[in-house]
Amino acid sequence: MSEPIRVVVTGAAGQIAYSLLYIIAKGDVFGPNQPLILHLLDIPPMMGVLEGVVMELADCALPLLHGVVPTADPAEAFKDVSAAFLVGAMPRKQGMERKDLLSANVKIFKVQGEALDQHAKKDVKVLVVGNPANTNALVCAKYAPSIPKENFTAMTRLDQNRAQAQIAAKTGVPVANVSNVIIWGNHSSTQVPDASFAKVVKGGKTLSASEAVNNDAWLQNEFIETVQKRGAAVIAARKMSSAMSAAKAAGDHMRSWFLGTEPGKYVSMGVLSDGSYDTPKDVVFSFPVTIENGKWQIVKGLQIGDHYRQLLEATGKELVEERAEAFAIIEA
Ligand SMILES: NC(=O)C1=CN([C@@H]2O[C@H](COP(=O)(O)OP(=O)(O)OC[C@H]3O[C@@H](n4cnc5c(N)ncnc54)[C@H](O)[C@@H]3O)[C@@H](O)[C@H]2O)C=CC1
Ligand SMILES: O=C([O-])CC(=O)C(=O)O
Repeated sequence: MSEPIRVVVTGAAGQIAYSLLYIIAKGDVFGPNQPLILHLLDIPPMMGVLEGVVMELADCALPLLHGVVPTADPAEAFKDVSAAFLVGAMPRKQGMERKDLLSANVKIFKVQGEALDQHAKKDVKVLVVGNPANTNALVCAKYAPSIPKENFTAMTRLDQNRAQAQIAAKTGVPVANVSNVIIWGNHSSTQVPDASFAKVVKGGKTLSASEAVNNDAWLQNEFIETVQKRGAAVIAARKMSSAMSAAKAAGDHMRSWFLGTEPGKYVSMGVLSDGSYDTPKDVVFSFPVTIENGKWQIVKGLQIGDHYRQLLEATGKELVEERAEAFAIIEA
């Protein structure tokens, strides 16, 4: 068994963390042979609640969990961590867009970028979940100049999982039979769920999503809209934002990053754009990526249809606007 790694979860007393901590601590993310020490960061008024979470983690009696460090101090939370799940931020309520959270949340990611810069391992892998996730990840990276920019990512895996589930339901196959659905752009209602390159295994044959669904109008309209608005639909029903599915997606994202993607398959992650597919550079844009030895690479050379090209442009424009707004708030 290897040495334990240190993993931080921020917003550790919150909803998403309540599901995520168990997923991490039981070995679903870093593998069944990787012990860990969990660092749990929240704000001072939540320390009592956090104490209860620590009790429950102990009561789970999980063999891989070698220690727990609950704290309200970012310096202690980020000390020597190899992986960071940045969940702690305000969630949206009904009627809000995720970017309405910019003014409340963006400063958190400046402070945490600085703390990561000073205290984390230089090869730390950072996943930003707190909304607006793409722009928060950009801010975090900017304030952690000693850590490579490619180590900062934003979560669009929940959108990918939602998209996969929609196609599985439509084609009557288990969700594991659907792969390579792409989420382009921002984790917002302008995101572009794209099934043009997706595969569906049905009746022993591998089909394109278009063949399997046999309804391109659905794939280009209703499917896209359902995934774009799924977060809002959950809020309308639950009166709180997605938590169990967000935790599962955060675990999936980090697991793919640490353990790699399967041959021929890709996943979507918000990463710093290099301008691929004519997207704006220097925003955190969700692309399809393959991952090997802990390094992601954008899948290149996909032929994007006109319908999707226009949508990519709109989501890129929104990210450029969010970037300007975020830095105006921070610098004010
Ligand atoms: N990228 C994605 O796909 C998704 C993102 N989200 C976002 O994740 C975030 C968290 O959601 P929930 O867990 O449901 O919210 P929650 O309100 O249940 O928990 C958030 C926790 O963060 C803590 N927190 C606030 N400021 C902090 C700081 N500076 N440092 C450390 N902790 C801090 C709060 O005290 C609270 O315990 C929200 O911004 C939400 O919009 C939610 C679902 C999916
Ligand atoms: O919609 C929200 O505000 C929470 C979220 O990011 C999601 O469920 O995808």
